[in-house]
Amino acid sequence: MSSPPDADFDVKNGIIDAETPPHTELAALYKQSFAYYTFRVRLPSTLATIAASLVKDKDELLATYGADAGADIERNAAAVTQLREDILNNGPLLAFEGKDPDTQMWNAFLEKLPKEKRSYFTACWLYSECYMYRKISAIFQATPRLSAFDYFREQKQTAAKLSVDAMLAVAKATRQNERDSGTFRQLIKLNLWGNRCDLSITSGKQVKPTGNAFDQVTDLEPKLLIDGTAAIWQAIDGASGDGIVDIIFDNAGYEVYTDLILAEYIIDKGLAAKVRFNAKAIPWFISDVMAHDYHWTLQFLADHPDPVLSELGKKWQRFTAEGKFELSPLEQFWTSPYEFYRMREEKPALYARLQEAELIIFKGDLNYRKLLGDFSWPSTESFATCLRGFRPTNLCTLRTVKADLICGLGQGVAEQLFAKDKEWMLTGEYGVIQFASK
Ligand SMILES: O=P(O)(O)OC[C@H]1O[C@](O)(CO)[C@@H](O)[C@@H]1O
Repeated sequence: MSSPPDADFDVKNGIIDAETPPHTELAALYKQSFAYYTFRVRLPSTLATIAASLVKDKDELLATYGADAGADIERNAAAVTQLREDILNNGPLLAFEGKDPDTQMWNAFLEKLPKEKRSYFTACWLYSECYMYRKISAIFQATPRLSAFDYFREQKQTAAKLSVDAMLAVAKATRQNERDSGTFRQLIKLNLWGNRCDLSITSGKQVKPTGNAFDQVTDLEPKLLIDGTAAIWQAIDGASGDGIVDIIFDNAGYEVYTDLILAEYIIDKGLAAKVRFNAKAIPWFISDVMAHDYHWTLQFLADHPDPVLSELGKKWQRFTAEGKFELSPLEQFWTSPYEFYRMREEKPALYARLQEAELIIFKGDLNYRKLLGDFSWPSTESFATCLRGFRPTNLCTLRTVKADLICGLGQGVAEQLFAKDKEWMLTGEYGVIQFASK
């Protein structure tokens, strides 16, 4: 993690050459934080890739969206490039224009931010990073010909295609399994490690899952820092079996495939009658699942020449038609800047809907950041405390560690990991499975 040196930028913007202090909101203001590196390097790179792809794929886009989309393509490439500049200059977080369903929510949120915390580097990292992805969406929404264009679609589909071997191996290994704690816990762990394959940590560079996924679950056991799988099993095994499990999706490609494998097990073994999937309403953190990615994945599998994958795709399509798998209605809260502890007040209807579930499974690093509220908790603080009252029902988080915040570790564990590798929190090498009961 090394950012380009720019003393002028740091002085002009009051950047503090330190790590995030304890008990503080994470922010790019702290030069030795991952947030600073993210805004100086990772996000500008993501934006440059979007602008370059618009230019590169212009002919294809014209063929899909009509010959008169040319001006929109150019305009959007310029606007994305401008957004990159705004970030690199620590520009302000401005109110959104237009009539998108979440404009009011966003503007009300931004209005309440203190003025000195309303720029990319001074705002809480969670707010400014979510703002950037919402801003890209606003650029495209403002051009009617390209408003339905998912500028991350191709990357997500490529990720799925690159994962076929791993998908097939997992499918074959899971066709005959039992309802028992051991199998369930293996599937949860398989699902956790699927979170390694996300495109935003690599600024869009593809990661191909290789090797036998179940062997990896065993090999990776020392990297699993908190294993709450026994408590998750107890919660779900003890439930009536006719309830609901909610999965808050993270990434498309291999990870969503492992989500579906877990969901299939939950249905097949009578652990719940329905699994509801919560997707993103707008293109988000490059590889997050949107509704069209869900349907595309099922169709991609159903059309696959290998009969095992094709049967799986068809089975999951049937589950969807029968309501055993359900895509929840689009919910803007998932693409808002709000931490989850504020859900009950800001989006009571969503909170009430989640209360219907026996278990909620939050996938991935960004959901973890929203559960903990992008805050530098002591690494030994309890998960329950960090949730700040967000307890709609039993919930768990499956997260590979890709950002510099964590809780629930044993005394001295973080210190040992730092002594081994200063950047252990940024690599996705380690994972946590944490559970909180209702
Ligand atoms: O797909 P995930 O696991 O939510 O990860 C999202 C990525 O975005 C970040 O939250 C910030 O860019 C990283 O911490 C993480 O690499």
